Amino acid sequence: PKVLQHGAHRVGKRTDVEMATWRGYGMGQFIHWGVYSLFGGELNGNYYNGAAEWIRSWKDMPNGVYDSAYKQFNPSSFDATQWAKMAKQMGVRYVTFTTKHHDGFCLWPSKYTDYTIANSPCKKDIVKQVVDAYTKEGIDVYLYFSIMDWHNPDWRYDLKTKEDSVAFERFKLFTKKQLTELLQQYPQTKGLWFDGTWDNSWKKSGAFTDTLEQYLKTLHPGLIIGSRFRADEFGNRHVDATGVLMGDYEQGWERKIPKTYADVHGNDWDCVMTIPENGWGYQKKWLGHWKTTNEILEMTAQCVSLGGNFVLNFGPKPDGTFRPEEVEIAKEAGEWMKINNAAIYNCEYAGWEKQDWGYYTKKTNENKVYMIVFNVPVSRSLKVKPSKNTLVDKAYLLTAPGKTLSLEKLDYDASFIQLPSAQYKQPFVIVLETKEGGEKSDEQKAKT
Ligand SMILES: C[C@@H]1N[C@@H](c2nc3ccccc3[nH]2)[C@H](O)[C@@H]1O
Repeated sequence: PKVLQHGAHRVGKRTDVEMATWRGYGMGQFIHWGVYSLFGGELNGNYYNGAAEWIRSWKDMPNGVYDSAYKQFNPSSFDATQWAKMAKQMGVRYVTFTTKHHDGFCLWPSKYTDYTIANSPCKKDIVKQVVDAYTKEGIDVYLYFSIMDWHNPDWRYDLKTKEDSVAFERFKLFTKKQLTELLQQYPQTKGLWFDGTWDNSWKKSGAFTDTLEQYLKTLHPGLIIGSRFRADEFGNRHVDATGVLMGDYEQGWERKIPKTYADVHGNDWDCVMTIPENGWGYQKKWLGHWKTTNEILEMTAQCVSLGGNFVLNFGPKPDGTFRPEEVEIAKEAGEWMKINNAAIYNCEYAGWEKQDWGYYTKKTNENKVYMIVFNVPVSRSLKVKPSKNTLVDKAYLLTAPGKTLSLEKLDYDASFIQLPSAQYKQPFVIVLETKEGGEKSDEQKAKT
């Protein structure tokens, strides 16, 4: 069988320290900010019923109105340090920030197009200020970059004619130059978050995406790039023709969370999520349901319990401030994380049978399993069934390590933890100190 030339070049997870850091983040922040934020999903009193950052594509958006709007981009209250401090208080450990969304507007003074912040009233290098401020707060920065660029006349959705291919060659060079610029200007960047790579033009550029990814990683050793970037020579994305993930982690979990561990196929992964049902850029009207802090904490626990990270999106207003609902969520989530982050940071899939009360996470390289409890049963008895060859040595509330909880043994491999009678108004964490023992796992038996 032919060997795939431009498929994955690694099978399985990356084993380097940069990826181990990424794996342990637990919680991240996404920020979508740009010209689209000026509209907030609305024009002349009518609301665009799609994601607000897509408003340029709205049939009711007259040509030119969007493309001249950048002349009004002047965020008088933008303060990257305030953003970074809010993120720090929330407890996020990485941020992904939009340098250029599908509309092509660059939030850094790119040398390769005039459609940038340098030609807006703002003039500040927004990307630099965000990278510097978050790095100073100890939050790792990843740069979002949309390959699809509606403003660049050389962008093509498909390559049907010779002219298409000639134009797209120029476009690919432009893309390489902008990415080089971003990595050279903002070297603190830990990774690139690619988007807008689903069209045929990109799917037909598999060899180029392979070469470009290798070039970027040579330029910036340790760089982390997800599976949404590459295509193989047959146009496959995320997973190549032999079924191997292309990229350092599975980047397909957008507004959805895997149901079971089997769904993640042993890959690293993170989920990026909106607070409203959809919409990443600022929206004047949040249509439909807005997630509560408890929902967001449960999604975070769910992701970490399945070996991933949870990334929550914020859409700053045109003036550079956040809407009150987002500020409140960051504050409330941060209060919970301040007390309970041991169960989120540097934790992984525990491999124990899921129970109704909530989620297990396991501290990497330690004999500690955490129970993140969202649903206290009326019996107050929490069932615990460790994985094979693992015993629970001791159990206690994370907030009361001195008060051991009683474990009532059930059948051979399960126990009940009897909760003290109290009002449980917040999700809470129980620590299980574990040790080897009990029923030998099949492989252990085989070894003896
Ligand atoms: C992280 C998210 N990805 C972009 C996007 N565009 C899409 C078009 C079709 C289906 C899904 C999409 N996600 C959204 O605009 C946002 O940036």
